[in-house]
Amino acid sequence: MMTCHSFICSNNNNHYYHYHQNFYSVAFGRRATSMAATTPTPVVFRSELKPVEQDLRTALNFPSSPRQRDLVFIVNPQGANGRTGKEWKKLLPFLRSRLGNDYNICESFTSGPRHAIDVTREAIREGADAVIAVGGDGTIYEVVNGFFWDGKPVASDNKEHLKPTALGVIPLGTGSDFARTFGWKNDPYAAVDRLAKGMRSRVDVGVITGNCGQQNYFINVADIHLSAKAGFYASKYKKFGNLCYVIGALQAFMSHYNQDFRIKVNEGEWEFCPQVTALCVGNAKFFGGGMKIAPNADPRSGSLSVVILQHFKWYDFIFNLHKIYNGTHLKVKNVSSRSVHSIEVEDISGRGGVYIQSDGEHLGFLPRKICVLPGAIEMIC
Ligand SMILES: Nc1ncnc2c1ncn2[C@@H]1O[C@H](COP(=O)(O)OP(=O)(O)OP(=O)(O)O)[C@@H](O)[C@H]1O
Repeated sequence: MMTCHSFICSNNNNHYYHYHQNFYSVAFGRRATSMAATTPTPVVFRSELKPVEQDLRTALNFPSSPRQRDLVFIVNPQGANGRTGKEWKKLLPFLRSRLGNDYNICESFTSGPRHAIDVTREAIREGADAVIAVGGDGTIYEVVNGFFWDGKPVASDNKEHLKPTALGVIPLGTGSDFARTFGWKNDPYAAVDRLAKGMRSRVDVGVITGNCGQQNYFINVADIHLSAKAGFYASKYKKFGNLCYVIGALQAFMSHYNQDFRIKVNEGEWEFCPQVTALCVGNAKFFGGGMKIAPNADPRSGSLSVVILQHFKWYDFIFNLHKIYNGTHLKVKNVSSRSVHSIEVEDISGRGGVYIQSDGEHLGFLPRKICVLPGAIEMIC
């Protein structure tokens, strides 16, 4: 069976290792060839010579230096309408010269949605120093979800690795909203410099629990109702860049009804929350390609910032759009904000049709509860 677990590693001697389970594939030979064009010889594609399971053991038992750990770059070649893959190719020589002396550089191109989750888990179990999401918020979201399994953090199989695997980000997406909270632009060279400096900081992660107990993690913003529906439509217009989010919001309004919810904050009493347009839970500040929806959110605060828009009509959205972009909308009538550790949400309208997204990814279930996991992941900042 073709499994999704794979990454290719190289050290400063330009020796490449494919890490993947259960198959060796012509496709990876092709990918590796394109990499070889950017690097001097010798290049050894070990998996073309041996069964991969053997190759995996060999690579793990004989690293180029016992002190060198892996940096695993998970690249979404389709991110930003294909720009991510092109930028990555240009970035690779710089990245190798900047980081190749200290780390084994490993790369994995995602083959489709959710692939990054599996590769991240595999990399953490194999003791990677860091897993770096190369792409947009959807790729970061999948990598973050790979840090967890069955409700618990994934850990290295090698108990000698006391330093946990860190999350890294090379923002190269359409919106790249998570990066904005840190003031980072879609500048991959600046991102490589950050990785080289290697400053780590604990960041919070949000966890959404569904009615059947299913869990989903987010690091940026989870949101319910209109904005989530807008995100769903926006994903069809990515070729228009950041404008896709405004187009998505206008399309979402066409079939939108504000609905009555009830919410419970920090395990308190249920509160009636009438005519909700959108309920957004920010671990970080931005969504929708630069809308500062949760200006008070801080991923290092140990809490989440809940922003609720009520009674909005489409023209209120248009009229206040500039305020949503610059984060001054909290002063607008029918907008409220509060800091929480947990929130439970129920649609009591009986109408249904409520969308939810987690870091821009559409979820097929309504949340029972959304909580913060303070300092759950170490991130390279
Ligand atoms: N090989 C692939 N082919 C198609 N889609 C992919 C592939 N790999 C990953 N994906 C999906 O692409 C989606 C979008 O990727 P990503 O977030 O990196 O870019 P973006 O949408 O342009 O940026 P942003 O989310 O910041 O606006 C992800 O949700 C992911 O599931």
